[in-house]
Amino acid sequence: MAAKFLPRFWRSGSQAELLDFQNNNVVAEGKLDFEHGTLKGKSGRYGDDEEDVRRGHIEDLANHSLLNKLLRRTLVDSPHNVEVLQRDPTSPLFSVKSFEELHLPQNLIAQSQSGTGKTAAFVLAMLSRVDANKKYPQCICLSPTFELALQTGKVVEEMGKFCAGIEVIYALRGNRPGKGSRLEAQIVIGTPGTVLDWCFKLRLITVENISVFVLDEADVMINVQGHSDHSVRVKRSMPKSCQMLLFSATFEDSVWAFAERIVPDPNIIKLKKEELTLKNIQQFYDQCENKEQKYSALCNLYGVITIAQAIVFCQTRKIASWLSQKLSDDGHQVALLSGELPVYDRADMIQRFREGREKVLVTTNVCARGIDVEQVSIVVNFDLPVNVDGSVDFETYLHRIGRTGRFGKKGIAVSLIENFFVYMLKEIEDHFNTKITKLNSMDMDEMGKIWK
Ligand SMILES: Nc1ncnc2c1ncn2[C@@H]1O[C@H](COP(=O)(O)OP(=O)(O)OP(=O)(O)O)[C@@H](O)[C@H]1O
Repeated sequence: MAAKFLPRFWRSGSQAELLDFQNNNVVAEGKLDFEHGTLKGKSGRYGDDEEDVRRGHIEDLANHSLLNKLLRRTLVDSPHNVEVLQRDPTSPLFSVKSFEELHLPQNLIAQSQSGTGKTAAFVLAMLSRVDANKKYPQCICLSPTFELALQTGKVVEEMGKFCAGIEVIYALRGNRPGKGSRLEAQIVIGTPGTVLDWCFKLRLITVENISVFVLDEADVMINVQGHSDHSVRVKRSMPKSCQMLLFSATFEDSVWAFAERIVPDPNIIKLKKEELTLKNIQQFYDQCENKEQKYSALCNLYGVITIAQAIVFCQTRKIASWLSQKLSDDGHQVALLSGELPVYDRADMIQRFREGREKVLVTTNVCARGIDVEQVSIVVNFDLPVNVDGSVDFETYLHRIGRTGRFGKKGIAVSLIENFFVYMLKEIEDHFNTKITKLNSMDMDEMGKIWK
């Protein structure tokens, strides 16, 4: 019998249900064995013959014992939905089926919504251009943060397993090769300042040998003064034939114009503003009197948000540290990640969060971009992101909410907002032509409904 079952949702910790999605019935429920990827369940509601099928399917899951696969399936409506979207050329998740269709060797400035797989696109381009027999750096990818560089490097390592002889090295603070050493890795991933040092101060990288240069989160790399100087200096020394790839979910107009100036004959993939927000991320706000009321609202949300994993964004390190301390004092389990932590502690914290050992991460904009943790089902803006002049930082808002709803999964973004700043929500709605729905976090029934 060909029955189809899939794990339905992640209730708390390791609880899961197995759903017969043809008949919309729960056929088994139980505890997920993290190590083997199996569901140690109570018996289901079906008769004996289906019992066998169910067992068969659970064994099948065990054969694919990657926890990630289970998580991916539990967080989307159905994996089938994503497959359908991947075949739809109008969907941001559209995937081509052949290498030729990827047009890998072109210069490109590309914009695509958060969580739609930009990393795989530029990693493939780098891997396709490397000559594995030549043992020196041939591709450089610049990332704005230490954490993002590590994450991208892991993608290169994973995808690179299929290309014998290709290695990656991390040009990051604290990872300095010894004096006189020669780099054999062909792909260098790092932050701009360190890559610059490796190119011009330490002469570890011969810039003339670089055939692909990637700027991930290109808009912030161009916009942040130091980053842009470093990136432009590295780029200037590269051969004319070097392929340039600039990727981001957001490009302000001025940044876009600059990008077009520095990339020769670029192919351009540009989105309209109203295409930037994803339908799979529902946006809400709760209006509060003051910081204390925002804190109460967050505590009420907390009961809901620990179901999966959550990121809470604050505007400053000071507020993030106050908030995480207050939550801990009140008995909640939260982790703090802000720029004042040493980079290796930050990387360690992201790893704990990625592995599900931390459920709620309180952080600043240091985590707003690129970080990909697929189990994140809710993002909370404890403060809305603002520029130094106090205006709304639309780009950061978009990147922050994009930490949930990765690759077609469902996500929720809640902004807690003091009365005086409610006008900012209207600005965000107008800017992205999107809807941010009011909710009342004091009403647990309403919250429960939203979650479902
Ligand atoms: N073709 C694919 N099929 C299934 N999953 C994919 C595919 N391509 C990428 N993914 C997954 O989608 C998730 C998001 O990808 P990625 O981090 O590259 O997004 P992004 O577009 O760079 O997002 P951001 O703008 O937030 O940096 C990752 O977990 C990745 O493994």
